[in-house]
Amino acid sequence: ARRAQMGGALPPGPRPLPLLGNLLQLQSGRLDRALLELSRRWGSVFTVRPGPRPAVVLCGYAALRDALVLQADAFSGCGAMAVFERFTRGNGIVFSNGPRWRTLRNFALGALKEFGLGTRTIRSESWRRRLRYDPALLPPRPPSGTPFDPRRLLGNAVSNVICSVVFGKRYGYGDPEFLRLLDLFNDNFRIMSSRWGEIYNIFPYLLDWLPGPHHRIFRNFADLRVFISEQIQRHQQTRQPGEPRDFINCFLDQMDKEQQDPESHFQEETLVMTTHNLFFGDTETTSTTLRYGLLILLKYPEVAAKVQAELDAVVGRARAPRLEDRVRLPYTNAVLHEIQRFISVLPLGLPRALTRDAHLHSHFLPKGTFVIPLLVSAHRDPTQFKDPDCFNPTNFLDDKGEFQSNDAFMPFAPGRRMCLGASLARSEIFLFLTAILQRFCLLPVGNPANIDLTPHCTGLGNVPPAFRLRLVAR
Ligand code: HEM
Repeated sequence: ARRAQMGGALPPGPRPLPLLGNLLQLQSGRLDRALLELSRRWGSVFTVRPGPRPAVVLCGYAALRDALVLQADAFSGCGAMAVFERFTRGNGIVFSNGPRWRTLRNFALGALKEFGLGTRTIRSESWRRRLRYDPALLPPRPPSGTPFDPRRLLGNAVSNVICSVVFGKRYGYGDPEFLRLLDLFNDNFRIMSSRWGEIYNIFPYLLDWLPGPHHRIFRNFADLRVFISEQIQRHQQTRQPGEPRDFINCFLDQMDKEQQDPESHFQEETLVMTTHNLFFGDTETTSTTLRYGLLILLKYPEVAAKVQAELDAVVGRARAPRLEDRVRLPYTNAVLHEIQRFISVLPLGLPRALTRDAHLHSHFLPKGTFVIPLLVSAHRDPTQFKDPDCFNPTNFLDDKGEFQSNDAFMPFAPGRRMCLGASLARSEIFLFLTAILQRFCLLPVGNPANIDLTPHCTGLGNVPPAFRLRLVAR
């Protein structure tokens, strides 16, 4: 671990400057592009120093597979992210390791299932009822054809799904408490997507002293902690022990059960962090995917029209699309995969740390090595996709027009730490986008040819440029 900290034995990479490391090479332009560019010179496994701590970058499908899938155990540790460190202190699911991580991950997966999220389909009637469209909770719909920015609406819709699982309630779209919550998540995601230096271990011990927007992240975290703690208190006052109706109640029940166990992982602070993980994991990633998806469909109206024709033929317009329909909608399925591939919403995944020594492509990587899995590099790998650099649904279609899966599709990262909400996210993306396309024509404001799909900023996430669109009932 010490050798990894020092970077002595790590794979070669660009020469670092004293103190600044490779900061200057990485800071210019988009971070994901800068790393892809470096891999042309240094290969699929190389070391960069975005500060004093070195990071080994895994680039291309083969390196990602050989590490995260074929050596899943060794690569299953989580890597520290400076801005999160002081908030989470290694607690919750995303930033814990070892027995605590395994216990919390299994518990959360079990609880999500309990509240109706089977791996294949949303089965239980209680869950269906929760998700059911409730007109009372919707804002007045913008008059047909009026341009509007879909960010808030999509954020509200997505977040209400995880709200019903975790808090057991949905919020009205105009609810100020809800809007404030979403703004905190959105603000943090945006800052982390433009100021990646603070995340990737640039002088973590100096963050308190350095000026910059990361102080806003800390303030937002503090507000989120208050919000979540209040929700937990409300649950404590109103719950019926043994009869959980949401994730927080399940967790509180488990805390009761393990009260006498000094080693128990079920503590209130852990509940706060785990709740935060589920929200942060869900809200920004999924709503950004939907928003980016709409922008892409505005640019390529012929693709949207083909999805609508398939939906009309297979589902019709009398009922909303259901998850079971997915297998009969190969083109739609290909488009949704292509959206996720093309945007790579978390282009660098989340950093990992080696749980033991490993060998990768003739390099020795000591235990503790900090690893950046460059997920976007699998999505842009020309050995895996026919047309890697363009938005092209045939990347997921065979010659007969049938859906063709691809192991290099990894927006949720592969391996032991794979996104815990992948199944939920895929369901949401399918249900929201198909429901919108079934009912509305998407119209751009201006000429579709002028729509620029380049992310507004790139760091932890790829954030699309702000845009407005018009919806007209079909
Ligand atoms: C389009 C939507 C989503 C994308 C692209 C996405 C992507 C990811 C990625 C790349 C990771 C990192 C895995 C790794 O460590 O290598 C992750 C982890 C995680 N995600 Fe998601 N995610 C999405 C939606 C969700 C949802 C809906 C939830 C909540 C139910 C969620 C909860 C989590 C959690 C808790 C982890 C940490 C897993 C662990 O460390 O064991 N995510 N996600």
